[in-house]
Amino acid sequence: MHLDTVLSDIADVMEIRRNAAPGSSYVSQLLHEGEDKILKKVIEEAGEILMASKDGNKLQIIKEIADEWFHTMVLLAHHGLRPEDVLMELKRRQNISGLDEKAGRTTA
Ligand SMILES: N=c1c2ncn([C@@H]3O[C@H](COP(=O)(O)OP(=O)(O)OP(=O)(O)O)[C@@H](O)[C@H]3O)c2ncn1[C@@H]1O[C@H](COP(=O)(O)O)[C@@H](O)[C@H]1O
Repeated sequence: MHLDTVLSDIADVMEIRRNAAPGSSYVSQLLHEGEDKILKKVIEEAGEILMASKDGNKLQIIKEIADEWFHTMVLLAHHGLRPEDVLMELKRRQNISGLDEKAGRTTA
């Protein structure tokens, strides 16, 4: 597996898991449990990232961010979205300064 295909390869597995029996794997279990359970995991992992960062534990920071990326990918799968959709949004933003973008925002 090449690093540049890791996210799409995992997303491909998630699509297969969607049609598998609920208890047959962690991803199929989460997808069957539904949005509230997936969102709970996303929030839980954010707290674990915070603790790893405050501890200054670099290995733990990497592991917790991997857990968060993974669970946000399950959320994308729940909505029929793909990591490529997020990568395209980041690509679109690539040459736009965050400060310029913010200054150009119109108030609703
Ligand atoms: N990348 C991951 C991945 N990262 C983390 N996890 C699982 O995410 C779970 C969450 O960790 P927690 O410590 O919060 O687990 P927990 O306390 O048991 O969770 P809860 O019971 O509280 O919900 C653990 O069971 C981890 O094993 C992952 N499970 C799967 N993947 C990928 O998804 C693919 C499909 O997985 P399965 O559907 O399980 O085969 C795998 O081949 C991997 O590529």
